[in-house]
Amino acid sequence: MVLTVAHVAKSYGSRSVLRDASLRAEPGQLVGVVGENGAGKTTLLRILSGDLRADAGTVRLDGTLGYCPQHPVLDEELTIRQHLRLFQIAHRLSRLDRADNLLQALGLAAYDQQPVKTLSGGTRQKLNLVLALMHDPEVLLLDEPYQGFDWDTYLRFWDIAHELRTAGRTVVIVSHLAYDTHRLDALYRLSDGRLHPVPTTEAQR
Ligand SMILES: Nc1ncnc2c1ncn2[C@@H]1O[C@H](COP(=O)(O)OP(=O)(O)OP(=O)(O)O)[C@@H](O)[C@H]1O
Repeated sequence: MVLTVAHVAKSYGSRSVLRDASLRAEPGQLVGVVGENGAGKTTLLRILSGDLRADAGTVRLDGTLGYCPQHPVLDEELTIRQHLRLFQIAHRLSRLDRADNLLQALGLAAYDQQPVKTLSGGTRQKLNLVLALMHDPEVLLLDEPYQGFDWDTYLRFWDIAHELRTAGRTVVIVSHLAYDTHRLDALYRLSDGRLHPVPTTEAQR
């Protein structure tokens, strides 16, 4: 088991967001977490990524991590290429082959030399995703990863997700939309601060 979340609780002041959230994910699994706006999905992913501390419960995550936050953390003045170079240094990558392949797959290559401030919302989100994937991490936490994507890019996203699955990576995808759940190995609905397993076949209906 590469990711184990047990009895996680989190409150913001008197507002209890997570009460008893538990989840398990294995290598080669695509796991979806759905829930209404404000259900606590981002809070959960921030806890899993180590960005936020839980009040109670345990998180065990083995392996390298790729985190695609809901809101891209990009430098407006830097180009796509400069972002890749920055993350190359941070991840100590000798090459950018994988990043370049991802740029191609998501149709970003043409914007390579453009500063982020000139990019559309969907294009920024694509860069956000490339930055999370470029070091080929073992565990991926993706918060609304296809937000703002056009249909073709949305389908490409799922191609990439399935490649990750085949390569034995563990992918957790958070979304407020519960469609295309047949593409997932497991699905949880976050409500009342708990993660309720949903049969993926049932969720298709
Ligand atoms: N830093 C914070 N301080 C106080 N309250 C917060 C903070 N972050 C989130 N909340 C509150 O916690 C609740 C859950 O927020 P969260 O962003 O985790 O939900 P979400 O399921 O990701 O929502 P969405 O689908 O709208 O992105 C919301 O009521 C939100 O207002």
